[in-house]
Amino acid sequence: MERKEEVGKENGNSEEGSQTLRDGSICGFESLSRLLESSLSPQAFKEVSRMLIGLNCGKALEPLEIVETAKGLSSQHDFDIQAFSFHADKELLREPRVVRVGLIQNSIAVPTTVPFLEQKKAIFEKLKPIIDAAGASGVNILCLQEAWMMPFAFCTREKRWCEFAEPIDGESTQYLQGFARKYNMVIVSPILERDLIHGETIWNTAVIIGNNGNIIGKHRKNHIPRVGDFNESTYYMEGNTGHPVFETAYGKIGVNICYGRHHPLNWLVFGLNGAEIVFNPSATVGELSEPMWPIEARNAAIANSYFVGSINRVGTEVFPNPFTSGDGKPQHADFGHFYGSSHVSAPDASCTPSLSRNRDGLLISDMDLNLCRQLKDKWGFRMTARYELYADMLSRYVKPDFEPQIISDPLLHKNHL
Ligand SMILES: NC(=O)NCCC(=O)O
Repeated sequence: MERKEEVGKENGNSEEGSQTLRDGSICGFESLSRLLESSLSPQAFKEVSRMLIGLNCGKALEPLEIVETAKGLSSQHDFDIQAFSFHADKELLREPRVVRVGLIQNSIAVPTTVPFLEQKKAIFEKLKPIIDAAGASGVNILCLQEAWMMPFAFCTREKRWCEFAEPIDGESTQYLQGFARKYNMVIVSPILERDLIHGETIWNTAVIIGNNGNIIGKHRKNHIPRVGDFNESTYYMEGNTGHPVFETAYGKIGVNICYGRHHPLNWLVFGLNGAEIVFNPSATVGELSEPMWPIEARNAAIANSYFVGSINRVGTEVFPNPFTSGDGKPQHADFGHFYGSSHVSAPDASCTPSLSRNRDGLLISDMDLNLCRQLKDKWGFRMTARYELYADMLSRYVKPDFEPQIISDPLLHKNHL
């Protein structure tokens, strides 16, 4: 398929067996799925796919026809485009509730050294054809990546990047409101927020734009990383918006921003509030989190009987000044490679193949939301959850006098002569 003949240097990852190239591909392929498809016989690929990405209603996930306009935009602007359809079983008392969801991943558009305004404008322009492709494809709900309107500069700890922060109704929201109106589309827009009412406080926030271009609400990132180069706590605090679920024209949605995906309770509470789709707009790099990436989202979709849309940035963003993060590594000027690989996970444990690891992309998925209740009825996770046990445990755990429930082997404390 699209294997690159030129095998470049490895991506600074010295682990034995790593074939990840400097260009962000996997052994010259854009994604694991494409590597496998090209390397295996059709029968073996089918079997491997069944085990790796599961079956939806007993069948391999169905690809969706991509409209010519969207195909044209993807080849003209060089972005990956893939489309799939998640079915649910036919019900006798309910009509199917099919919603078309789009996820966009992208690299920044110009180097981080150019003036901020130009950087922002270039990202806006870069996204336009991808959003247009989503609109031409009839996408109902579109989600962009974490802090899509800026480079992910939080590794640097330099405060000048705060200039990118905008109020909820700032220029990034206004830009997307036009697309929301034009395409009758709900848009989830994760931005760096500046809260003008509360002393110019900065937050990592997802703005929910309704299909009429109105602002439905916002959610602020609950869990802030303090790992590796993710020095985000230098810029903003833990969110204060709880776990809102937004009832939109197309379904009930929640947003679990990036690092929140490592916290099962965060996923849980969006589910308890009734989410049918939870988006996970992210910015994360291969060396840190790639083995976790496909597992956590999929597990959340299964455990909470909802769909998860996972989105990650693409590419390597190099900053003007080198930095360190107190982890013993030599100073460096980039985070590493943001590995894209956006995908959708369903409550029945099926999931789409991932978008490209090294190119911009649009992933379109039809989801019959009836699947959520069907999986609740089948597995009964809500009914068997025993929340009262955990409510009791947690309420004791958060108290200073908490004592863990440990029963020691009495022989451990006997003196052996
Ligand atoms: N943006 C962000 O929260 N990244 C943290 C790294 C990770 O969770 O993989």
